[in-house]
Amino acid sequence: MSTDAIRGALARVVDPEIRRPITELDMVGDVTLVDGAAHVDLRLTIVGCPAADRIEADVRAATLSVAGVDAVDVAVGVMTPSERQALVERLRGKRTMAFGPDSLTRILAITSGKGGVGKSTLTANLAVALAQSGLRVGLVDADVHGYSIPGILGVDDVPTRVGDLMMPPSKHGVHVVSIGMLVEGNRAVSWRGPMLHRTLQQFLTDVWWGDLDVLLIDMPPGTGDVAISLGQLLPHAEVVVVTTPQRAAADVAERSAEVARQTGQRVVGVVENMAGLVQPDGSVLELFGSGGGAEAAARLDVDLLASVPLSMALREDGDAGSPVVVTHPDDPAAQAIAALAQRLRGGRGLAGRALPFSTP
Ligand SMILES: Nc1ncnc2c1ncn2[C@@H]1O[C@H](COP(=O)(O)OP(=O)(O)OP(=O)(O)O)[C@@H](O)[C@H]1O
Repeated sequence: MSTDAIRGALARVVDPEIRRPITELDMVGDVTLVDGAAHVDLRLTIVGCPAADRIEADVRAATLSVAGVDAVDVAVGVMTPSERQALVERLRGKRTMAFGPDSLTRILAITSGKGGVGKSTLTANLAVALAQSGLRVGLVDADVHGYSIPGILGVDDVPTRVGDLMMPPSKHGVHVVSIGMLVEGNRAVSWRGPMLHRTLQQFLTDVWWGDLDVLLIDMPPGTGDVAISLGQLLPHAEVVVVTTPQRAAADVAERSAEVARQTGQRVVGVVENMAGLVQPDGSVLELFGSGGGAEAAARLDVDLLASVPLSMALREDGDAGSPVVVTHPDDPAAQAIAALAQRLRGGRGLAGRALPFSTP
């Protein structure tokens, strides 16, 4: 009876990476109770599991919370390769095709015509803002030459591998993988199309995302291989185009939207970034001109979803690895991004389907 109670308590201990109860993951072996002294065999998924200390502490606390348990001894071991393989197969088996057309996860690819318009900064902050609003959020940094998401979010970890599954590190409630996590140091990535395609595919199928409400993909700027691969892998992804207010930038942004449309993806709207900066005297400095976002949106026949102003805080917080929506939520750029998150999550689902959130 009491060992059942201990197992019941252990069912409330969740593996922080896989986000499932450890009992469901077969991480709990023998449990005994003799004269108030409990013994629990714990099997971690891998040697050197980064969450080991936390899981062990949670197991201790859960066991000691059971009436009649005065002391607990936790024997920490590691799964055998075949146990681990069985677990990986079970986890994979829980999914239908990852992010296939039947998936309830909404996929938003954030794209831009050219580099440096702030697409990665916006994507990272938007992901955090969506997580802050209670959604389960994943983020793929597919910006192969300009991977910067881990830096902006302050993620130093690399994915843990359980068998051939990768467990994405998480920060500010966002689960994230980046091409930058697969290369050593700050090395440049000089991969050709097929390698990029395989990596993107791996990010979608070999990463344990769990149940996500939304998956954001930070695309490389332009209309290259990754954009085409994404169109093939996720034709039902929706695309958000980022541009500056500059007319020339808006022209280029339209081209990346056209590629998305050619691969069957739907463009849901335009976000203008680096819009006018309100100066201390109240005047507005339009460093990159004005009107580019509205113009691109009109020409693409979609909504201008947000206009995010130039912001010192946004830039500095990105450099420091602490997103502005967390560090300076009152900053005008942070507020514009939070409003964008709300706008993206409001409204109805796709025809007849109850999605967690949908287009405005
Ligand atoms: N609204 C803003 N105000 C001030 N600085 C910004 C703003 N948005 C982005 N930046 C800064 O502009 C620079 C470029 O941003 P970011 O790297 O996000 O661009 P990107 O479009 O993703 O570029 P690439 O695709 O080439 O990596 C960064 O230093 C970032 O901090």
